[in-house]
Amino acid sequence: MDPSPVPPPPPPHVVIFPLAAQGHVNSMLKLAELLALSGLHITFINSEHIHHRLLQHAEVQARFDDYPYFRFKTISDGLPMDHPRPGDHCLTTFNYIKSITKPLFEELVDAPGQPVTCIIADGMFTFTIDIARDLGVPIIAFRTISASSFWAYFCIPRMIENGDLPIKGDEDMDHIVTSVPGMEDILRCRDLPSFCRVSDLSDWLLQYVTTQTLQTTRARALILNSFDQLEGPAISQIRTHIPNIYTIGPLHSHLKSRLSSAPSSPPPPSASNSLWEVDRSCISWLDEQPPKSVIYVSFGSITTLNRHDFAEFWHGLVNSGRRFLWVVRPDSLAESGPGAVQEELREATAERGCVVGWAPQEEVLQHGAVAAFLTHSGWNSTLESVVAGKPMVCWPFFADQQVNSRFVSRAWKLGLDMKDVCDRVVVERMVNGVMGERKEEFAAAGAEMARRAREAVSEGGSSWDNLDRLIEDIRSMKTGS
Ligand SMILES: O=c1ccn([C@@H]2O[C@H](COP(=O)(O)OP(=O)(O)O[C@H]3O[C@H](CO)[C@@H](O)[C@H](O)[C@H]3O)[C@@H](O)[C@H]2O)c(=O)[nH]1
Ligand SMILES: C[C@H]1CC[C@@H]2C(C(=O)O)=CO[C@@H](O)[C@@H]21
Repeated sequence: MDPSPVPPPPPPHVVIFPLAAQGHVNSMLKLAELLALSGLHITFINSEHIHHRLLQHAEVQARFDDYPYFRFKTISDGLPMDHPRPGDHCLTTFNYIKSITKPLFEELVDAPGQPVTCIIADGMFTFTIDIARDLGVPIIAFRTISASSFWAYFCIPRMIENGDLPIKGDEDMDHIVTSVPGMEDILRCRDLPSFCRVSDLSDWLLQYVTTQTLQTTRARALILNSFDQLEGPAISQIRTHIPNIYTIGPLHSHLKSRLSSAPSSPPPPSASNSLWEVDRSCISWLDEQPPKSVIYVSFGSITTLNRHDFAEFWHGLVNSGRRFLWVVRPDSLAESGPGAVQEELREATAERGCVVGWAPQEEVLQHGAVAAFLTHSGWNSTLESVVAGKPMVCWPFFADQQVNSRFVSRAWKLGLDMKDVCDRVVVERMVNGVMGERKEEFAAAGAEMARRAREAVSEGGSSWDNLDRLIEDIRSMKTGS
């Protein structure tokens, strides 16, 4: 008699845990799908609140049901479900890590039945490194910002030692920062992460992000949503402290590349991981506009505008004479109340503008009618623009965005930086700069960087190979019992 066949071993089990914010959940879901596509068993942990919104607006359940070994699990972010979370509420969730998130996460990872092979946790959640060590599970940090921003955060202690920090005042903002190796001719004080703009160096947020960044060295490796041809110098600098780095981005483009090269699969549509209801009417509107005639305006998921800034952008866009598609989230305005709006603004907007609460951004940026992007320089938005080859006008709001916008304008020459200025004349000038006088120059630089991004995520490209290496490394890890 034949011996009964031995069942194949279960696939390695990876637990993925993002910080509860759109920009983090978005890129970590793309990574999760890439790993699920290669047959790994994935448990993706969301806060209850984020998961509820994803189910409402992004059909994630149906999409991930296609992967037999994919599960979502949820844990509390410390706030009641009906709490009116402001855009930047993820900052408040740091207060509940010790008392709520940490014990819940530990319970989940240590649950009997499905032993965990590896944890991939947000680089802002380094408390998970202690848990992983206690449980004997390998842990990889995924920091969802650019390598350049990560390196700038990493050098904050040096900046303090060198006297670059604290910033001495407004007159010091254009002072060149010399203590960030590899960026000596790039960063001014105004280009440092916004958390550096404090006079008291014991400021809790500055301390918190710095500590999280330095603690990453305790993880087994670091994943970055970037590619070597874009951020080679910063990646090399980080590697001197964290030898094992997987640069596997741009993840949205990498996912498309892998999905379309999977056997018998049709070309993939852009899957949404949106926490807001996507208004597709803007695509029909774009379809009606001439090629390369529209400036797309969006400030991501956290930025809020006060009445002054909102009015300056509106006037600047209208005065530029260009067509515009503007995302104004329902929670975009920091101050309530209508404010007086001039009739000319309303008329001009009806004639050549389109305003929506949330757009299918990846698709918008790829649309032939879109010429340029007025952005807050969040890292996902920046990469989506790079892949689409669209020049940017950058208006960074907070965190890593100050660094990203500097790299876009100064190092990569993919756009203009209007950092720290919100004035209708500047908006008008910069929009016309990228869409008019300097459009050829930006088109050439943008096309070349888009080509390099495509190459990185194609078979044999650097990000493609790095993802293969990550998957092999996970497969070689021993799953405990
Ligand atoms: O109408 C919209 C507006 C945005 N998006 C998407 O939302 C994401 C926004 O991400 P990002 O551009 O990174 O901005 P934030 O939401 O502000 O992201 C936070 O997380 C990022 C990753 O850590 C950081 O780089 C940012 O500074 C931080 O604010 C992108 O994928 C966009 O495509 C849409 O789909 N539709
Ligand atoms: C909540 C913000 C604090 C820092 C985080 C971040 C990062 O440095 O990883 C980027 O943008 C924000 O979402 C996070």
